[in-house]
This record gives sequence, structure tokens and C-alpha cells, in this order.
Amino acid sequence: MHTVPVALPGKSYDVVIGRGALGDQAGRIRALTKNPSAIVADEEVWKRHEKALRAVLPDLPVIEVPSGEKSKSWAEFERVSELLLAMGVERGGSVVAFGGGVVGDLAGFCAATLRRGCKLVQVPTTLLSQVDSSVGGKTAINTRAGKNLVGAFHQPSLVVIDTEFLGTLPRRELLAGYAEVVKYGALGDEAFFDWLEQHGGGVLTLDDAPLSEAIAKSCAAKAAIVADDEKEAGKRALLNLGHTFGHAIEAEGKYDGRILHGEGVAIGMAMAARFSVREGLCPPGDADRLERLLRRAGLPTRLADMGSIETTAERLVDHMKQDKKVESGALTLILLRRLGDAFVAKDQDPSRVLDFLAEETHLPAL
Ligand SMILES: NC(=O)c1ccc[n+]([C@@H]2O[C@H](COP(=O)([O-])OP(=O)(O)OC[C@H]3O[C@@H](n4cnc5c(N)ncnc54)[C@H](O)[C@@H]3O)[C@@H](O)[C@H]2O)c1
Ligand SMILES: O=C(O)C(=O)C[C@@H](O)[C@H](O)[C@H](O)COP(=O)(O)O
Ligand SMILES: [Zn+2]
Repeated sequence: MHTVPVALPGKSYDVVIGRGALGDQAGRIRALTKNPSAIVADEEVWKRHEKALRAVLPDLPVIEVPSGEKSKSWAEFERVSELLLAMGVERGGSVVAFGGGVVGDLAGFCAATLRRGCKLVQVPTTLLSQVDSSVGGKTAINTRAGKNLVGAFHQPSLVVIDTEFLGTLPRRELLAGYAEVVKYGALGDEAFFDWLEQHGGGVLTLDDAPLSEAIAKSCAAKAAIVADDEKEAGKRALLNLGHTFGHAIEAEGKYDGRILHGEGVAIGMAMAARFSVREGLCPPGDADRLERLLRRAGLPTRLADMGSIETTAERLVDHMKQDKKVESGALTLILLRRLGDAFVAKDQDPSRVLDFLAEETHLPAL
């Protein structure tokens, strides 16, 4: 087992990673759920993996949440919160989030607000949630105005990453998670990017050693950034590489499954790299290398790759104006100086972004 500590004053916690991590951590999970607690599970995950969680928590009540991004909604937030209260979950108890990033973000937001905050245990079951969303304490739901616009920073007490769950994950979802793995290399660790060029295939075939290494490296990269800047006053925004464009693309997909978060991030990262090149900030070869790694895995890198989504530069910019990094109405983007060296670029000229996006809407699929 790998353990990655997340060091935060008064609320440090461990991320435990490995095949069989759930059984290995049973004692700690039970200790965190001694007070009245409940499980919030993705319904598909519950169907497939109820037995595994029941072996650790035989008696906890469960709330099943419909699979898919649409569950990060006011309606589900209300329904799940009311059920948690009806079940008597206490402040000293825990919400155990069992599923991917959708359930993690939703259950996390319920935990952040239930009786003004109860404990949270993350048991992530998708690659994306294992390398990203279960760590760092961002929780949120989507609103009519856009993605993750209502939420809270609420750190979990424990994250248990059992790679066994990935065995049943559909390939498309695995790839979506891989986009966030590539993100860590692109934003701050060129050696990890090189490593992915060599070993990414093994991660995607779920070979134990490269898979655990990729998850541990990703969690360690995220833990280091979060420990330095928990509430995104500065460098945490680097974790948003690809997301300003990506969230706008997701919004255009209406959260109906046509575009997954990780797919939006893959296209968004490729766009951020192309925009960096267009602005004369990054060598073209680095943007090509990023696009090649994503495409080799089978990820989209251009709007045209998502055939069913029709959009315009203006509509994308409108979504981008809702981004939480906007300051006094001006866009902030995460751009690249080169692979492994991202930076926070504030006060972006909207007309340059609009011109760039107009080009992007005409870029053919490869
Ligand atoms: N809080 C954060 O820091 C953070 C970071 C990244 C992403 N996110 C959020 O995470 C969400 C995306 O998460 P996701 O990619 O995990 O998607 P998800 O939670 O929708 O799960 C993807 C799909 O896989 C299914 N599934 C989950 N585990 C499975 C398993 N082991 N076997 C078979 N099927 C399984 C689910 O039913 C679902 O249909 C987005 O809402 C995104 O905004 C949050
Ligand atoms: O943890 C972070 O910080 C991230 O930005 C991680 C992202 O991968 C994630 O998608 C996050 O939810 C996006 O945050 P948001 O603040 O742009 O909603
Ligand atoms: Zn993300």
C-alpha cells in the first residue's frame, strides 16, 4: 500500500492507495463511522460493489444516487441532505462517499453543510476520482449558470483508493480519468509526462505497478499543491489547467453524458496549450506532444472530436465568464510556458480569447 499524507493544519489526513486498500483500511473506516453515519453511493457502483463495502460497513444505511453528472444538482443535494438528517447522521459521524467524482462532490457538499459540517470519508471508484476529486476537499454541485458554482472546501478525514474497483470501469470513463493524470505532468512535472509517454499504456491496461505509481504520483502532486494553498488563493489554480475551456465545453454538452468531465479537460488542455503557442508563450512542439499523448490514449483534443456538440466562440466565452477564477470580469487562464511548467495568466484579453475560440470551432478533427 502507498500512503500519501495531505498536510493541513488541524485537518491532515491520509490517502491510502493499493489493490485491497478497502479491506486494509477497514479499522480506520469503522472508527470514523462510530457515531451515526451513512453511505452515499452511486447506484451503478452499489449494484456492482455493494458486497465489498458491506464487508467493511455491514450496518450503515445507504443512499443511492443516480449515475451521471446530472446528480450534481440542487434537487439531489436537497434529497440526500434530508435523507442524511432523517437517518440521524451526526456531526461526529461520517458521510462515506462511494463512487466517482459526481458522488464525491455531491456527498462532500452534503457533508460540508450537514449540521454545518460532519466528517467525510472518500472511497473513490473511478480513475478520475482516485487521482483527483477525492483528494483536496473541493465539493460542489452544478447550477443553471454553470459547473461547480455552489460548493465548499471541506476536507475528507480519510481517502481509501482501492484499485480493484477499476476492473469494472467502462473504458471511456477510464480514459476520462487518464486526462487528469496527464494534467499533473503537463502542469508541473515534465519527468512524469515523459514517464506517461513510456508507461501510459500500462496504466490504461490496469497493470498493477504502473497503475499504482500513476495514482500515487498524481495524489502526491495534488497533496503538495493543496497543502500549500488549500483555498486556491494562488498556485492551486494550476490544478485547473484545461478546465476554463473544459467546463465551458461541458456546459455546452448540457451534462447529459455526451461529454465527460475528463474529455472536456483533455480538449481544454490541448486548447490551453494551443492558446499558449498562439500567444508566443510556449514552443509549438510542446503543444503537439501534449496532443499526441492524449490522442494516443484515445482522448479527444478538439471540439470537432465531439461531433454532437455544436457551439460558437461567443457561447463558450459566455460560459467562461462564469468561471470562479474571473476577477473584476476578466478571465484567468492556466497557460503553459512549456510542458511541466504551467502558470496562472490573469486578465486575459477577451477579444484574443474570442478570436482563438473562433479558430478552434473551425479546427478539423484529426
Ligand atoms: N472535487 C474535485 O477536486 C474534482 C476533481 C475532478 C473532477 N471533479 C468532478 O468529478 C466529476 C467526474 O467524476 P467521474 O469522472 O468519476 O465521473 P462519475 O462520478 O460520473 O462516474 C463515471 C461513471 O462511472 C460509473 N462508475 C463509477 N465507478 C465505477 C466502477 N468502479 N465500475 C463501473 N462503473 C463505475 C458511474 O456510475 C458513472 O456512470 C465531475 O463532476 C467533475 O467536475 C471534481
Ligand atoms: O482540486 C482542484 O483545485 C481542481 O481544480 C481539480 C479539478 O480537476 C476539478 O475538476 C475541480 O472540481 C475544478 O474546480 P473548479 O474550482 O474549477 O470548479
Ligand atoms: Zn477536473
